[in-house]
Amino acid sequence: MLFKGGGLPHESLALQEKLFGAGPDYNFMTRIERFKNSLVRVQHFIRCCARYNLHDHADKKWFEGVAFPNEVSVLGPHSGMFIPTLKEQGSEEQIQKWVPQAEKHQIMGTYIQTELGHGTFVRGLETTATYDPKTEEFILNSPTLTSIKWWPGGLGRTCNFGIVMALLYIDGKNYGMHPFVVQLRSLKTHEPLPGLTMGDIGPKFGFDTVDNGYLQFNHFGIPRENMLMKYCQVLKNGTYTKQTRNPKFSYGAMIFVRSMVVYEVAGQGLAKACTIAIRYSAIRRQSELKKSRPEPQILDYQTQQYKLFPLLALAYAVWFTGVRMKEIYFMVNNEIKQGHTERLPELHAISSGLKAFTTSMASWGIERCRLACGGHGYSAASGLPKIYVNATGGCTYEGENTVMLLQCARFLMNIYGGVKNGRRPSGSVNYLGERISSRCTLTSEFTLKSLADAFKHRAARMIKEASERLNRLQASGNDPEDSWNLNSVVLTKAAEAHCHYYMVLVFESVVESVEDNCVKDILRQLCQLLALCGIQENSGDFIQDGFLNNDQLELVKQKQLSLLSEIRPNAVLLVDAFEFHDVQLGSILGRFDGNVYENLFKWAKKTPLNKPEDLIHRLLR
Ligand SMILES: CCCCC/C=C\C/C=C\C/C=C\C/C=C\C/C=C\CCCCC(=O)SCCNC(=O)CCNC(=O)[C@H](O)C(C)(C)COP(=O)(O)OP(=O)(O)OC[C@H]1O[C@@H](n2cnc3c(N)ncnc32)[C@H](O)[C@@H]1OP(=O)(O)O
Ligand SMILES: Cc1cc2nc3c(=O)[nH]c(=O)nc-3n(C[C@H](O)[C@H](O)[C@H](O)COP(=O)(O)OP(=O)(O)OC[C@H]3O[C@@H](n4cnc5c(N)ncnc54)[C@H](O)[C@@H]3O)c2cc1C
Repeated sequence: MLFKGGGLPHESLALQEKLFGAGPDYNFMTRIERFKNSLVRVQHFIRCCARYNLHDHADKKWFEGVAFPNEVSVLGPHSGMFIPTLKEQGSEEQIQKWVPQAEKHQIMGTYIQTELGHGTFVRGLETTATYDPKTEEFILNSPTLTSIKWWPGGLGRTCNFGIVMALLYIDGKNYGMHPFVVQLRSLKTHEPLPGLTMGDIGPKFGFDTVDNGYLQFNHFGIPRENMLMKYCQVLKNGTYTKQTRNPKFSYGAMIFVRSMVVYEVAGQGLAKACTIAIRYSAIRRQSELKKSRPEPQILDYQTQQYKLFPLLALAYAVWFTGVRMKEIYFMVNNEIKQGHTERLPELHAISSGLKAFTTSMASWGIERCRLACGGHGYSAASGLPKIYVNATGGCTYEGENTVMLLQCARFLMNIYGGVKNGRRPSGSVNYLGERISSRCTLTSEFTLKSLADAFKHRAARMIKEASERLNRLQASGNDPEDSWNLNSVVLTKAAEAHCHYYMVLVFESVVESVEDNCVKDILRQLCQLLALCGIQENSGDFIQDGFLNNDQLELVKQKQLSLLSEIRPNAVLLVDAFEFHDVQLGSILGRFDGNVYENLFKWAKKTPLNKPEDLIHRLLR
């Protein structure tokens, strides 16, 4: 069981639920129907949680994968952001008050941070929470048009609670961004409470099943006890106290979701797209390879393998990296809870970097899978459009990807600067303290160690050069901020190189840990292909300083091509190993039984445009 861990029993339970397995086809619904259908599923999911005693987050996740295939429901922000923020930032009393209600879904919440005018620049947010010691209330207000909260999932119609990020003001002094628990709607009528103007922000690229919303505060009072007070408190008389704390603790919810997105969004999305494209390529026959011979499966064309097998390797790599990212998150978060905050900057950097790197790669990879399916890939029946719009949202939400790469680069520059001053780095950046060999050890054997070393060399060189370029820009008279901006393209590339190395290293370590020799050999081939494609696609980075020469690049190309043939016999098995049920794929092309054409025909006949009583029919008659 390379992948599933304890998931299967919960998936089977979920699949037994008629409402999840069958029902109306998503592709034939309007946006409102999609939203309503998702709400029906949410309610059924909640009933199932009670019936099957599902309390654990991980167990619920397996269930959700079947209940809400390739879409985010309003439960996403509730269980992924609202509850974790309550738990991480609330005092014991506050946790006791709200978490049980939230876990039983008696209240539904979301995370309300982004505004019309600012998403990225959190310090630029304008919503205010002004403490009034007379009434012992915080008065929430949206002072400008741009301060209207915009985007939070579930805010439009569903949620009756939210955690609002707002600037805390006491006696005219700004204490910065703090989280507040706010009741938004009446628990009886579900109407917005007086003082709040709220609704849905309208149709989007995807996310039809979520009511992303807006919220304007008009001097709206909430009790003093509603500021989350684990790390800082406002006393009745307006005294502000805080434990010795990193002010970035209030950004904790973002780190959590970024850490989860690598596996949940990028890893799952790309693995599903590869499953569909590779299964379909084994069913689809087209053209001639040899005269008068049967048409071959399109998967036998080398060009098709060249499109898909690197993506398959990438899907495995992102999956493994996502699992590792979760482990790191929980490990460092536990350290932080015990007061050891030393690794917070590294956690922030690696979760930001990997979230950006993997969602960008997955988004690009899913689109390539679609193209590899020819005409039928363009049909909604392929399931790929839905997977794509869901996954590509991950490039923007929870920190826009370029911005996240720059956060990662900022940490790398700090570490590299420290190394220059004699400090020893550790964890994911320990290689920056090593002497990096300038001689490439790659031979035609392409050991995983030598491949990982090549990526290490590239990352270390690009980080060094980015740092030196930054210093040069400053030395030539630019201020630090302008120097940063003038260097920012180079910095994002250095961050990508760091994440790329990290991913290759994780894949290598998984291969080394596998005991079954047969599985190990197959995974080694995939890992080699991942690394070789990475070298070829970024060959400039590897030859720029003479690390790799032309002869070696030729070897890289030869090995890449020979790996395609070696992987071909196992390709379908390798996607079957992800063990996605048809319900989770939502694709006729990717059906497990391979019965594609018959089902495409059935599906087309059901499309609403074919209904005889349709207005179009009358207009055309
Ligand atoms: C096995 C069990 C598994 C259980 C899993 C269960 C559940 C999971 C459920 C869900 C999750 C999974 C998947 C999700 C699926 C679907 C998602 C559904 C819906 C989508 C939700 C989307 C929600 C949102 O988008 S919320 C809004 C998010 N907004 C952002 O991300 C804004 C981005 N901007 C920022 O983060 C920052 O403002 C900034 C860009 C970093 C600001 O930069 P700057 O101004 O430079 O920074 P600042 O001055 O504030 O900081 C200086 C200093 O601090 C460091 N820093 C910055 N941020 C952090 C941080 N977060 N932590 C630590 N340190 C930080 C920064 O680097 C600087 O450091 P230094 O000075 O250089 O040392
Ligand atoms: C599907 C979806 C769900 C969401 N859910 C929620 C939610 O539940 N709660 C919530 O609060 N928010 C939510 N958001 C909002 C989301 O978090 C923000 O949209 C996101 O953080 C990006 O911020 P922005 O929109 O301000 O982008 P912008 O910052 O305006 O980005 C536009 C461009 O400017 C560039 N840019 C901006 N700043 C810099 C910089 N410093 N350096 C270089 N380039 C820069 C970016 O790279 C990008 O190319 C959601 C968004 C989406 C799409």
